[in-house]
Amino acid sequence: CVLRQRQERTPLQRMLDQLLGLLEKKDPQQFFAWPVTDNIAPGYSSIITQPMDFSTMRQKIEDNQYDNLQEFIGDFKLMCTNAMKYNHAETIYYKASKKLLHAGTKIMQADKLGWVLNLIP
Ligand SMILES: COc1ccc(OC)c(-c2cc(C(C)=O)n3cccnc23)c1
Repeated sequence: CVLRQRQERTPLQRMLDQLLGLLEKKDPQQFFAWPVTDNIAPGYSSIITQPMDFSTMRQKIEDNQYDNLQEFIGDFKLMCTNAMKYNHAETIYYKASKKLLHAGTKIMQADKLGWVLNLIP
């Protein structure tokens, strides 16, 4: 068998990994941990054209698909806005996504990112 060469992780990958861990902690019910399926959310795939969730974001980090922090933040916001589009305002999912978006934006604000950016040599 061909041993998969263990890819060296770039500083950006290590930084995004840290950020993802912080964001996932803001979703204790794990509503955003995995892709939303049509079985648990009727008609989801016809309403949400660009689904996103934390597991997909993690895979994209592993596959080095983020070229910068802005692309990562874009997927995080997409994940949250999808939930606000599909779910009505009074649902637990809408409320959880709004809370997650605020908490995540605060974590990723440039001024607060000093410590994370220091990880990049
Ligand atoms: C009730 O337990 C779970 C477990 C996993 C979920 O999504 C991965 C969800 C879930 C997550 C969502 C979202 C994020 O819109 N959702 C919408 C409607 C119905 N269920 C969900 C709920």
